[in-house]
Amino acid sequence: MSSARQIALDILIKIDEEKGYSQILINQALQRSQLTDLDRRLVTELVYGVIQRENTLDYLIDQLVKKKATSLQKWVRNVLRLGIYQLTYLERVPSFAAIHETVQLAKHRGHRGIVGLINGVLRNYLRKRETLLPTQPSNHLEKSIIYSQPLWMIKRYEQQWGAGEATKLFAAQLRPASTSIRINRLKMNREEWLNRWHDEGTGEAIPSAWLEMAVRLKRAGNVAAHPHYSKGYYTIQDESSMLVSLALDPKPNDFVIDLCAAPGGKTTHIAELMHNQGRILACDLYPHKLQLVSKQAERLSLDIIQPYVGDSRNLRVDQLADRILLDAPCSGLGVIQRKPEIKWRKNLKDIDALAQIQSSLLHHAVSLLKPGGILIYSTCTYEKKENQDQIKQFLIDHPNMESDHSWLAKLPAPIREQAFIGDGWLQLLPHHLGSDGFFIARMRKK
Ligand SMILES: C[S@@+](CC[C@H](N)C(=O)[O-])C[C@H]1O[C@@H](n2cnc3c(N)ncnc32)[C@H](O)[C@@H]1O
Repeated sequence: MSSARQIALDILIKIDEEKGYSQILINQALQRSQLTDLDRRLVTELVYGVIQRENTLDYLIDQLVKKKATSLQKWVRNVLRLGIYQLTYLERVPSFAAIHETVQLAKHRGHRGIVGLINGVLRNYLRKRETLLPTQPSNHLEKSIIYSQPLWMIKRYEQQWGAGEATKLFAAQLRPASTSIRINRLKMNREEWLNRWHDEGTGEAIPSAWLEMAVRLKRAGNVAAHPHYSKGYYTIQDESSMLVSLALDPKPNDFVIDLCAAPGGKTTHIAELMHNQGRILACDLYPHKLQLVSKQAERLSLDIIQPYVGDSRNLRVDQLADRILLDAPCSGLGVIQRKPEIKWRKNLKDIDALAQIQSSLLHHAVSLLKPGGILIYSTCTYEKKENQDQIKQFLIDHPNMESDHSWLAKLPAPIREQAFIGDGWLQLLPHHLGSDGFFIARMRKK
């Protein structure tokens, strides 16, 4: 049976070699494994931690081995990252255990020379570690080492958000993401659910301070495997993400189009807010992804969601929509805590390409909306080109659309106090309320 560290190493090598996704690979590996809850948490922490801290770890490795970290064999590099990560950030693991376990990993894969090298590097690190990192990062390069970010992101987001705000943002991205759920209030109210959860002693559940359907969970284990989940009592969803459907404010019997619906977190929330009355057209490019929406709808006992497979830019409808949600494909920088590899894979070219798709989706949305109808544009990023600049240009190009401020004044106080708020839009950064980074703009057709 593989140990937690072996599983973590296998996943890290797959991410490095095959450009796999951490969330998917961790879920697959944990489903196959027989690990205890504690060891499952260790796998998750090691994989996320090592990817998040990649720049810092490689900088340290570069100072300890003659070759640069990037020129080492990929598995050797990942064993060293894993070892140094444990020695630096996992206080509960004693140093001798971290070194011993890492050397064992190396023994499974490599010859004696490599094992000796890994052992030597880790022991050398223990001796020198106080002296290896810049203590007060003062320039972009040092910040990219300490906050483990690509240099271009440090420069770009300091320029966009100011150095103080950007530093808080980079620091927040290194912390583990919170786990939130949305109670399906068509089945049960939050109080009732909290009482059940506490009676069952499953884990710590804290009602959200700013959203009445949300609960934050701590140490709850695999919440998608809990019977409450299969019974449709809740959906795993971040609080910022819930805010999107609340901004849409759908009413029972509305006709709503969700232009980018899969996997369906927001579509199902919209259906719950409509009391499962009316009609929702849920569109997505990929049939396998739309199947997830149908599966979620069934689990939550929602039957007003109608799937449409295809490019939403070609969608034609026989009835104009009361409300449209465009939760657009985006660079995802606001969810780096959940998908840390985004940091190392996205670049400015991707952002430009995404901005074009977003712009054409927005343009088409107008033709599907009733006069007086509401359009919500949202992304899980904090890149201005995809957000504020996108909306500004859209309103210039579409004089029949106007920004709608009415929803901002009704937001709960903690959001209004923390988020950046502008002309009908809101930008939440991960450090504002400890949620994902999201941009939400509300517009109305004149
Ligand atoms: C940000 S995700 C949507 C998340 C979803 N709203 C939720 O809350 O679960 C964007 C989705 O847009 C889909 N997509 C991308 N381009 C599209 C297009 N041109 N037409 C329809 N769907 C598209 C992707 O397949 C992806 O599932």
